Amino acid sequence: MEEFSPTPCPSTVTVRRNPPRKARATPYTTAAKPPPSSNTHDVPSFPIDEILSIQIPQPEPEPKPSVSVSESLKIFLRIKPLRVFSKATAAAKSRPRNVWPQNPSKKHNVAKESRSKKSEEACITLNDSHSVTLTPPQALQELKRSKTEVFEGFSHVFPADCSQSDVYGKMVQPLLEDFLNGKSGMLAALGPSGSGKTHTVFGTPKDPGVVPLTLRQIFKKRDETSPPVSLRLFYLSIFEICSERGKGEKAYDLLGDGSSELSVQQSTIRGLKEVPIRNLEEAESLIGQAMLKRATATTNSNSQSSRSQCIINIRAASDGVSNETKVQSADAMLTIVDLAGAEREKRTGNQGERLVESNFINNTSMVFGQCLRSLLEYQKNRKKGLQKHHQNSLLTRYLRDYLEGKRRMALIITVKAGEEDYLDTSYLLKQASPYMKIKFDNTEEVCNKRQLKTFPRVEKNKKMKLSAPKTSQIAETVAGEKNQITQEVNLEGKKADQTEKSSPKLEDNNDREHIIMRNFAKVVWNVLKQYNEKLKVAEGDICTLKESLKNEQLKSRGLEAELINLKSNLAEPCLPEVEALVHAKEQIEVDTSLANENTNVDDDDPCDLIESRSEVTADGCNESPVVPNKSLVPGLGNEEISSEEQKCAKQDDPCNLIDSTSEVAAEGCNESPVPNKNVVPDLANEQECDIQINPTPSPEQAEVSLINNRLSNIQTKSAVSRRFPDSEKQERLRKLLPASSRFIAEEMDDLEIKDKQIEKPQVKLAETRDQKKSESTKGREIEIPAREAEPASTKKQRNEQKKPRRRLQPASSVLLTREINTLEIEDDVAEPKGTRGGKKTTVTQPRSQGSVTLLRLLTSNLHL
Ligand SMILES: Nc1ncnc2c1ncn2[C@@H]1O[C@H](COP(=O)(O)OP(=O)(O)OP(=O)(O)O)[C@@H](O)[C@H]1O
Repeated sequence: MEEFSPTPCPSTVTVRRNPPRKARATPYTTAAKPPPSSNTHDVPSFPIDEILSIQIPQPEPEPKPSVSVSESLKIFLRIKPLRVFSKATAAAKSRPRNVWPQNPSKKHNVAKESRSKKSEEACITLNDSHSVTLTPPQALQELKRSKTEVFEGFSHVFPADCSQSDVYGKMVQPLLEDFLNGKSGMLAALGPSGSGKTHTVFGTPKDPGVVPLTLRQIFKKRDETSPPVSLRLFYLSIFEICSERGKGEKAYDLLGDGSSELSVQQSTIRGLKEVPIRNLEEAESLIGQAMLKRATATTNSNSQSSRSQCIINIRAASDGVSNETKVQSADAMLTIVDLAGAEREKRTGNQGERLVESNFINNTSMVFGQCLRSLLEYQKNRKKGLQKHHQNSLLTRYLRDYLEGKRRMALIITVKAGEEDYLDTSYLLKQASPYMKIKFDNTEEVCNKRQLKTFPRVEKNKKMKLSAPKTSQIAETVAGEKNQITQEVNLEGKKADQTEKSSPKLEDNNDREHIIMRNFAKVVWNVLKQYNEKLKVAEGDICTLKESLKNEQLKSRGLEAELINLKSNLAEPCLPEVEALVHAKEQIEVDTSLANENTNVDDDDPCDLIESRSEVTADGCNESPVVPNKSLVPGLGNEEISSEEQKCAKQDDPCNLIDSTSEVAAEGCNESPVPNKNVVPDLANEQECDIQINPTPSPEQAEVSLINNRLSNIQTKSAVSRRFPDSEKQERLRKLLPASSRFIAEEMDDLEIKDKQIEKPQVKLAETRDQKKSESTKGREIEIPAREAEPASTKKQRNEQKKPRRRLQPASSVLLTREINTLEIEDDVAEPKGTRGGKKTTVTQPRSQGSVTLLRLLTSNLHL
């Protein structure tokens, strides 16, 4: 606008706030315009065509890391040559098939096929090392039932003219490297019957297969390397799984001796022989042995068709540290499986047993395929969960870890290239090609651990001793895990509410919980079983205890009966002895009365009395079956002493004898008012003795008390003392006496002290009597000396004699003694003089004049 102003004003500055807006000129308009100057021709045109025509070199695709390659399932394809001329096939063709009876229609078909083979062409052609093209036969193409297909993605395709070494190098070598580094792996051969699986796996002695080549390589590498690899031990085990007349599966050890049947429990095969292999010769020998043992049969498809699934295990014992990883390595297992080939009935013409085998083989192949398919589907969509197809056959149970994608494996598919094999080959390739997408989790470490645990784990479960604490621990663990799972499930549930309702993790947790609960149920079942067994054992123990109790009861009854018999025996012999004691007492009384009557008779020889007395004492002591306690028996003890004394008295002074006699009597009274039980003699014998009663009351009392003691003791002693010696008697008495009797004996022991206390007044009385006697006899120069007056020789002899153990009387005997003592005094006064009955007088012997005189003298003194 200002451009059109008439007069600019330089002194002023004008600020244009809104500059004029003009549309830009288009290139076309610009180009149309004439160039402003001639220099425009110098600018070169943009070489766009040149730029577009330049070939940009494409960068080489980076090789995939080996880890990713190794993580996918490797599938190799091997094409069997169209024509294989071997002695075996020639023989098979020349002679009739041993599959009998043959289906005539099948036979006809086979004949047709054999004729068409002459003009056969290959249905499969190799595109490259990873792909093949499968062309259907002309007949099928015309029917438009099938079309040419390309199968690609194989790890490697082995053409028909490849060698066994090629197969080994491409397929087995990487597995072997991993195996020697402590990684387990599995290689399985799949394919229709007669396609060359066994040929690939085992080969022939001239053309060895994978297994022999692997073993060769193992020993070659071992020899090349330095320790510790060279010192590593390898073990070989081979077994086969076959059908049992179509009913079940059985496993047989192909390296075992004798009965080679193996025990199969779930996925565990027990008793499998694992042979250490130290060199190649040993290994090849074992392979040959296994091949000979393997079940084979001739079919229309194969002259030596395998009828079983064969599994070869090579185990490398851990040498401690892995060379590469420098980490503690575990045992590694290389497993090679030669599956029996799937068969079509139409082609094989199998019948009878062969047909049953064929069904088993096809079934196993089908289950194997199902496992791989379900693994693939699971990896595609983990929400579905992994189907448990592996449970349907022993082989898949055994290879469970591989078929669940937890360990690396490789497959080699062998196919026949003939036109007539198109259907089999097509089916197999269609089935197997998707497996290439199967991935393996990179859990080699875990797999190794699991591998080690796989078999021992089952062993542990079987051998585990479940006790109550362990069970509780398991229960706690399970409960803990369950809580944890519940928490996880809850958390996942919350997350799922926000994102999606179900997640793979949740399903995993559910699976885990299911597994835990199942295992827990198993454990509980085992515990219950064990408790049941323990219960049975306890019941057996109870039975034996009951029997022993019955026996003991019978014994106790027998003992009771014996005791009763002994009691009865004990009671019977007491009666005559009691009678004897009573008679003895009566005799003494009679003698006493006689003595009283004859007080006026003068004695000529007092020594006779002493002699007779000594006789009595001696006889009494000698005749006693019980060892007498001479030192304690008043009047009766120490017959030697008394006899010596008496002899001395005869020689020296009769008065001394009297003194000594009275002293002995007094001593007896002082020492033991209750005589010892052991001193009791046989009164029946004693009764026969001529008992001379000393008119002096002390000896008389002593004798009476002695008899009383005998009377009281005889109840418990008589029966025993007659049968057994002293020591035995005492023991027997202790054993045989009932508890009540023992109690009485104990009571008697207690009473001993009491009795002594009770008898003390009597002793004192006796002493006073002695004093009186001494006073009374003073006038007649008769002294009754005290105990101190006893001769030293007598004391010595007494001390030298062993004092037997004292026995006590029961309380009843003490009371009886007292009663008799009281009666004695009364009898002295009141009883009529003379003999009571003629019985006892018969045993008395005529007294001498001296004794009668002495009695009178003493009696008169006593009554004074
Ligand atoms: N690649 C090959 N080169 C030479 N001979 C072969 C090849 N593959 C297989 N054969 C021969 O074909 C015959 C049958 O092969 P093989 O026994 O290995 O088949 P298969 O798949 O194991 O059959 P099946 O499943 O019935 O046991 C054998 O005599 C074997 O030597």
